[in-house]
Amino acid sequence: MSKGHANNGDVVLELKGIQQSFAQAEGRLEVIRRADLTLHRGEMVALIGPSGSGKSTLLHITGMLEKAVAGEIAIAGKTMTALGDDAKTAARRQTMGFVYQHHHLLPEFSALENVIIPQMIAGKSRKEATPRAVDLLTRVGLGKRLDHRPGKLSGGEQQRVAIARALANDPKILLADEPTGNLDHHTSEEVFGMLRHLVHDFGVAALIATHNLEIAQRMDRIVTLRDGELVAA
Ligand SMILES: Nc1ncnc2c1ncn2[C@@H]1O[C@H](COP(=O)(O)OP(=O)(O)OP(=O)(O)O)[C@@H](O)[C@H]1O
Repeated sequence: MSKGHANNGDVVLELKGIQQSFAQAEGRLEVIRRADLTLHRGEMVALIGPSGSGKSTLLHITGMLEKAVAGEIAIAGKTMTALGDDAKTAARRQTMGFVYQHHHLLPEFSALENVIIPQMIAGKSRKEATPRAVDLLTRVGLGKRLDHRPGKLSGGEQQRVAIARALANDPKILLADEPTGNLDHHTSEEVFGMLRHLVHDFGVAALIATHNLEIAQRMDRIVTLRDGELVAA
């Protein structure tokens, strides 16, 4: 999706009035005072802000891995806030994919198995899961490395497997925390280019925290966490 073309039917995710604070010896640390965000289908949004501004915290809250002290999350118009933990886990598994700075691949399993396993956890048989895993790994340029274990792949290749894995269950939402943070400039460019293609091809809504402003500027939109507020950049 290009800038400004979204309509309400395309809304995949909404954050409304999110606040987060943590108890500390000297009182509460207010990390997020107000975050409102609407993500649309096929849209790639960069989340930037200084170190410690709350980017990872906001991604954890969005992924329902951490509970905010206030605010609402809605996925495709359905409010998640009141759901119990099991329902949140099910919603997360059905709708979200995650990419982190470190790949977190299973070291004892091949690239192919790393993309098959999340689909099996979601209920597919190995046979049903294999074609999508092969397709995703081929799309990220690893069609000839299916049987390699993570330790035999370069950092960029490992991150490409992590991207394929994040998309394994056909998520509506992709959350990424510094996906190119461990990579050199050239590899970052390559991995980001691949990620951008996939987000647009699959119509995923992506929220991507990054310190890399060059990469942020190539996304559809930038939002910044500044003094606890999420603002358009
Ligand atoms: N569970 C927690 N308990 C206490 N403080 C926390 C907790 N989680 C995060 N914080 C604090 O919240 C602030 C924001 O952290 P966060 O990791 O979200 O920032 P960030 O913008 O992602 O930083 P970076 O760019 O360095 O990764 C930090 O001061 C951090 O120490």
